Amino acid sequence: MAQDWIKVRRDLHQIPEIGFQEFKTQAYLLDFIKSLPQEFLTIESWRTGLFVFVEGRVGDETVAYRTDIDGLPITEETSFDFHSQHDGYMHACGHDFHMTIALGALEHFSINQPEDHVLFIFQPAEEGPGGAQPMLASEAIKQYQPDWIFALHIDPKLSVGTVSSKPGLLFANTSELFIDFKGKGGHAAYPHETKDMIMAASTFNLQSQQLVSRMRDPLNPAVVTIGKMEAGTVQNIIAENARVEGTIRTIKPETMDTVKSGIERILSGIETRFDCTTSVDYGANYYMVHNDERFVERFKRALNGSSIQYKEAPEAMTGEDFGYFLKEIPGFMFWLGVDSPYGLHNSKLNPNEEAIEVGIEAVIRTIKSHS
Ligand SMILES: CC(=O)N[C@@H](CCC[C@H](N)C(=O)O)C(=O)O
Repeated sequence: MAQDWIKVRRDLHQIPEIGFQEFKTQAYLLDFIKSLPQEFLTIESWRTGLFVFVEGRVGDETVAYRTDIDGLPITEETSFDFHSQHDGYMHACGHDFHMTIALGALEHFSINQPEDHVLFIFQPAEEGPGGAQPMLASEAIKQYQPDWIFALHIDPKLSVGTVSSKPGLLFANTSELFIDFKGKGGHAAYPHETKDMIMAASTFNLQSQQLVSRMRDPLNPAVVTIGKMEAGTVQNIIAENARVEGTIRTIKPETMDTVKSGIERILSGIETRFDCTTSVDYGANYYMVHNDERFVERFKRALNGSSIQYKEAPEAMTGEDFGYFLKEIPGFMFWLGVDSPYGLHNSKLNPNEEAIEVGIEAVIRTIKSHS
């Protein structure tokens, strides 16, 4: 059964959906999986995700392989003839690749029964609000009890044919950040009668950068990024409301609490200075991706005899809720080189499709590997 994996990736690329709205994606995956030989498969839907269990011949252990399935609220700016059909949404983080690779490995094991049991996890909402934690808490996953788990993420900066990983910390702890400012709007010509929330939010944005540069130990990395700001209605009215949205990244879990207290101290100062109110919501928080050395070694051994190159990866300030799986189940995550001139979360992301076959081979080899 020779599938056209590029077609599968392009089909999925056209239907990006955000977290827990992945209805068309789930339907596409289900149709595809039901077209495979069913002898060894058990398929279970979980919200907009799926668990697919492949019964092993011996079944001494169960290995889980996880892919994320959601897209991002980004307007695509590629010239692909298979560009997103969902205006304002795009697979700009490679989850179309991740899903296609999972389907490729699943197809292989639906035909060639694996020695061990394999659980394929199609997880919604990686970009937010986070699908890993509720999936882990579900009754569905408890019946499968994976002994170890792994996942991949595309890397635009790495060449095709190369994968990378490292023992220990791979990705940071993350927290989303949403802040609403409420003051008093009014006529642009009478600023003294108003509480200007554009000034309040701008002051917060500048001061939040000093949290990293002046209030944190330089040897203990952190990032505070404000990615979105909304305020005001028209050019000659002073804004009554403002909202900023961002993300916090830290290497140590406890530094997250320090940064959050710093944000709250800044906000309390802003309330006094601008005579306004603020409210902060930390949205989704992701636990760091911490790889188990034993499984990184196993991965490297699994690639022996293939043409796939392994490189040691640096730590990254990206986040991934796969970290929650690794907190409970030993395993690892790796980067797959896709050599795109544009990076992750970029509206022109253009991963090289030759990497799909590399990813499928790496995943199949890893599942077949022995400790
Ligand atoms: C690999 C990657 O790009 N992951 C995302 C995860 C987002 C987490 C959450 N929504 C946040 O923004 O904190 C990333 O932005 O690193």
